[in-house]
Amino acid sequence: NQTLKYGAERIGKRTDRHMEHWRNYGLGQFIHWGVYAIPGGHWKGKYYPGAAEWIRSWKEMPKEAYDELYKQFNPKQFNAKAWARQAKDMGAKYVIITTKHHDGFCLWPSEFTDYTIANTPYKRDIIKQLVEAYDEAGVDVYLYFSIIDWNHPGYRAKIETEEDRVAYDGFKEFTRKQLLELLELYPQTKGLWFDGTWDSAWKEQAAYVSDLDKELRAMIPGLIIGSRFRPDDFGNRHFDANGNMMGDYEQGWERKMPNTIEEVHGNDWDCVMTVPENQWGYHSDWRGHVKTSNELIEMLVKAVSLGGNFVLNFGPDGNGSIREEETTIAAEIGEWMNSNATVIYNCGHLPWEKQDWGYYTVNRKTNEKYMVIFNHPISGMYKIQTPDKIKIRKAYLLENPSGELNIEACGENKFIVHYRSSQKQTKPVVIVIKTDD
Ligand SMILES: C#C[C@@H]1N[C@@H](C)[C@@H](O)[C@H]1O
Repeated sequence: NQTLKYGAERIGKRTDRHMEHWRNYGLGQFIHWGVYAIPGGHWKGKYYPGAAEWIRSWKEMPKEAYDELYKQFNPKQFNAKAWARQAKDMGAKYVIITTKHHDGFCLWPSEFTDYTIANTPYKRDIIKQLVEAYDEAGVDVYLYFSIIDWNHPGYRAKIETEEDRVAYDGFKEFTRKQLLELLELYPQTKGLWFDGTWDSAWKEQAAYVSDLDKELRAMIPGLIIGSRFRPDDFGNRHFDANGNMMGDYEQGWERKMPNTIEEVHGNDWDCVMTVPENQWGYHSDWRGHVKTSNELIEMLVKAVSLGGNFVLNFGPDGNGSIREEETTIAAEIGEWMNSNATVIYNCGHLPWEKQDWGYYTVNRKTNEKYMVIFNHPISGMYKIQTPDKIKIRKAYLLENPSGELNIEACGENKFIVHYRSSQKQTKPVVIVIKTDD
């Protein structure tokens, strides 16, 4: 192990009540919204194959044309309360909202740049409306902030000259002032979700970012910041040179998930996921595979079964409307969550052998255990292998607590629950198991 000045703040999980609350969310919503929603993945009739929020980097998109688009931004359909209601009905316990993406456009009236919502035809503070609406709906608010800022003259991907260094020093102060401003303006914020910290320019700023991290945390008690913010002494993010996680949870699972508990290294973590293959901002022409609500529910349950949170992305269009596909997904997930949230909220990893029928989750407070079934064996036999001495006493469908299922004890810690659904199952089924531990 090396002695690091700017490595991991702690070994092991944060144990305070703020982090405990975060750990028990299960399901969150990501909102990616900004000027990029106006072109929606097209320019002059041409289709942009990349992620819509990156369209400014597309060679077919003239930078000066993109940088004028904010003068058209006037989302007449925008209704923060409706978005918050939809998220609440889906079962999301928290939301992560883009304040500023890589293009540098600020959805709040920042005093440190003119490239903000205040200078659009819409004028009003989007972040304020969203923070208040979600907070009022009981959905905790987290703010996404991109360190990359293509609009700011002092931004650099790398520092190569003395001129770069001076410019980047100014950019760092600009970044710091914007972050302090966000926490000052929206103190309801429970955490910051940083992105765009992979540039070498940023990764060389361990000392500066360490001080900024402390300054931000001092502003809001319990503030939660993931592993994608600070670089260590050698420019490592997420895990320092000694392999210890930096920040309060691992923020590396973007459009991907761990498969085993070993891959999460005993840390808290979140998985952020898109409905299409790779669109965060609004793209009017989703191509490739668009995930169904069943696929997304399985990802949610898998995340919780491995001790993480699952954050599903929504990309509203340039008028401020949530698109139909996302509205349908939110409703279908919400319908399942209505009768099955018990296996998500306050639940985590049960260290029993993974079986083919699906995933276990366990309630961290009650120790109640759940089998969430995605694959029904044609045998009607659901195998359980428990750790030593743990016996299964009882099993029943969450939706029918009085109908006990037949349990066959098959020797050393192996049990078979017999269940054959009477009707065609189109959604995951939950079996509650009672043990004598
Ligand atoms: C790459 C990249 C960014 N990280 C995701 C969370 C989106 O913001 C995407 O643009």
